[in-house]
Amino acid sequence: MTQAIVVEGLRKKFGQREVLHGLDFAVEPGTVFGVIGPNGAGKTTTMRCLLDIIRPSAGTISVLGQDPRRAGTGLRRRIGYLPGELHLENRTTGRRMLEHFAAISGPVEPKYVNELAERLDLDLDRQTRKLSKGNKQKLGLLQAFMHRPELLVLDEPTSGLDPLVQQEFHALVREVVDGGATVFLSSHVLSEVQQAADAVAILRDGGIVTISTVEALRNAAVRQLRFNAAGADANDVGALLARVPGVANVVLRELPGDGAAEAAVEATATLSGQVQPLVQELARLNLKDLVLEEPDLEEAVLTLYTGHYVGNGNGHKSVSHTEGAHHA
Ligand SMILES: Nc1ncnc2c1ncn2[C@@H]1O[C@H](COP(=O)(O)OP(=O)(O)OP(=O)(O)O)[C@@H](O)[C@H]1O
Repeated sequence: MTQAIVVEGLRKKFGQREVLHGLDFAVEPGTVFGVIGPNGAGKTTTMRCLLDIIRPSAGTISVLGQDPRRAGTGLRRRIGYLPGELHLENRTTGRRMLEHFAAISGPVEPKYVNELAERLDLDLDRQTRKLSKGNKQKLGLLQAFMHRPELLVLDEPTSGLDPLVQQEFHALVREVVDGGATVFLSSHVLSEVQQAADAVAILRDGGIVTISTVEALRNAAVRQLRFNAAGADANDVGALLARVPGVANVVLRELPGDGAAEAAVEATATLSGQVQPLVQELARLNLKDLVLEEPDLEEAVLTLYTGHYVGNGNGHKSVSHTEGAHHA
């Protein structure tokens, strides 16, 4: 089946400055592809190239099987676009504005517009310039979805939305994808794409650091480990943990026993990778307590953004900023 988007060797220069350094990626039809990256990474620039709002300096792009530079308005109608910055300062209502967009984007069912407005909890009869940031964002989403496009390109779609509306947005994305549409969305935080995306590309300084499934990111992510082993010796516990692949940042504390409690070793560490080898080793101990936290995907992504992970062993984590470090 033809890929919904294929990007090869995409470069973009503004003047002398290159901000995209040869991106390669493909988006399967009927999936959600999320691009995450810090501010200035090049997410918006990539989207603008896909929509032919700006022209690449080099590379090739195929969107729904066509070259956006040559396809014209026919292709544009098959796409719904939510720009990152919406300028809605007109003295017109949301409804009038949508009518104006509908004239460009093609046929729109008024019933569907009303249904979307209701789901997003948006009053279409208010003047757009008087809308709050979140309500402007809803109007932007509505115009992107209303003509039932085959491809949605959404720049930071949940920005400014309250949690309930974010949930509704995610439900909407699932519905259109189940109906065969493809969604390409960007964010600077993982939580936004984590719920929705099948695949995630991490963009940093105009280059793709990695493309992965959310599941694979989860497996690679760092978890916090904490346990308490009764009657153990700190050196033995240290040696046991050293045998487990992916264990790091081990901190051991001996807790002396008293009349009520046996002497114990309290351990904290981090684990990346498989859980099973850890469980096998821990089974040798007389555990009184064990906590293995959910992997922190936000942390995993930050690590990829910035270099390497540093855990300080007390459950709080920080990331050292290592310029130029890339994880392929
Ligand atoms: N029209 C332009 N002229 C010059 N430089 C630009 C232009 N548009 C973007 N840039 C630069 O290109 C780089 C990438 O910007 P872009 O807006 O694509 O990043 P982004 O990942 O979308 O970030 P944000 O989340 O802040 O929007 C930035 O350094 C930005 O300053």
